[in-house]
Amino acid sequence: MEQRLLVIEDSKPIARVIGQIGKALNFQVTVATTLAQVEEILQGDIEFFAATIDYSLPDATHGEAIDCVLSHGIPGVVMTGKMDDETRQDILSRPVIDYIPKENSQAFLYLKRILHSQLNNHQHGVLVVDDSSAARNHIVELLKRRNFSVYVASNGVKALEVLQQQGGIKMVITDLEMPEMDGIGLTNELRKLYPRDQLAIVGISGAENGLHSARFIKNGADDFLRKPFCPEEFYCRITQNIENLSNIEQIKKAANTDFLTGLANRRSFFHDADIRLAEYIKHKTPYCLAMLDIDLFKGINDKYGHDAGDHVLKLVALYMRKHLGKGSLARLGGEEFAVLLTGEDEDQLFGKLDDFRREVSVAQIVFEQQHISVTVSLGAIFNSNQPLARQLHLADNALYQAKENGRNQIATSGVDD
Ligand SMILES: Nc1nc2c(ncn2[C@@H]2O[C@H](COP(=O)(O)OP(=O)(O)OP(=O)(O)O)[C@@H](O)[C@H]2O)c(=O)[nH]1
Repeated sequence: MEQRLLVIEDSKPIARVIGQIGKALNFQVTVATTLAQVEEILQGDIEFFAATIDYSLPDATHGEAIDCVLSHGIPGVVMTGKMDDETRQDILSRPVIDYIPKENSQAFLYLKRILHSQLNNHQHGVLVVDDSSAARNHIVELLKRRNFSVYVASNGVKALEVLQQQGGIKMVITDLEMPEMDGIGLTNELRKLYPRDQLAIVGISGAENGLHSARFIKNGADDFLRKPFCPEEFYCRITQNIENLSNIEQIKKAANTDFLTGLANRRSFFHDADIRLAEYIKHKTPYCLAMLDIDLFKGINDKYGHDAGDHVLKLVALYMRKHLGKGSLARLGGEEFAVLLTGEDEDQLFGKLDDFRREVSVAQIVFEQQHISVTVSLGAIFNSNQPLARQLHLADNALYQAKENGRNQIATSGVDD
């Protein structure tokens, strides 16, 4: 569902830029140029996900619009042309998401980052570990303003318990001095269990000793904050660390995915299939491994063009998802695909492969007004105890046999174990 963004801004060009940012993030945008308009809009029953609030409006020169928006329970980002200390203090005395000085174009890029993370932060769990409930509550309040899913623990031992029970925790913010297990001990334990690309750790300490930051980082923490910290620094560091994790996740996904079809690539299939195969063999789960190949695909490229060939590859992947979607599916390269699939028994598994083959053979593929027919051949092996590489070799031999026998069919390999 489209979320709504309220843009409060009296400068039309700036309102337009913010509006475009909102639309790029799929927000439905409503613009107000005065406090009076804001009050009128908020009297209605429209629900806003967030608002961007110009600090100074013609009829509200001292941030009165901020109070109006917050009093309706709408999270707000303040945009301000003034950046003196008094204005900053005035803004930060209210529980806003953030404030952004409208100094240059960076301000709008930063706003986009803030709104994007505000939409997505609920997916990121953050565990706050501190024995002082006041310090803990302060951090929890700051994180909740940014929509994070927040968990708490009062020492290292309890933190480890929470992490075991709750999935989705991406970051631990831990104080140094705590009973039972302190922040350094906790960081140490966490790094034995969670690598840096899965969990970020931020150490916090109010102690004067400047060596604590280095101690935290040498023990595996990613960052450090000295108490008392200002909200700006806190948010910058938290956002940066969460963004780092998200970037690593995206890189990993790209490295494991075939860009054209969105299926797993060769590397990812080998890794995943190896693990699954061991489980199937151990538990005697009925399964099959199949290699499949589009028939005479070179001819499709030659006759209809490379783009048409790409379209066919994507459609074959789509039919694989439809019929074989519960298994591991991959494009191994070119027009060659692989499937590792579990089922009730050999007959049922063969039936699934054959339903897929048949649907491809009757599909009406249209690309730029050209009608394309395509078939696939498969080589399959069932319930083998052989290692993955050997099974792939046998399935490939069977595939060769299917081609030799006239294509558009499945050939099966005998189990040689
Ligand atoms: N459009 C497109 N073509 C590709 C891609 N990757 C490989 N190909 C083409 O796939 C074709 C594979 O052809 P061949 O290996 O000769 O096999 P075939 O024509 O399918 O014949 P058989 O396998 O014997 O049925 C080659 O023409 C490659 O250029 C791709 O990503 N997109």
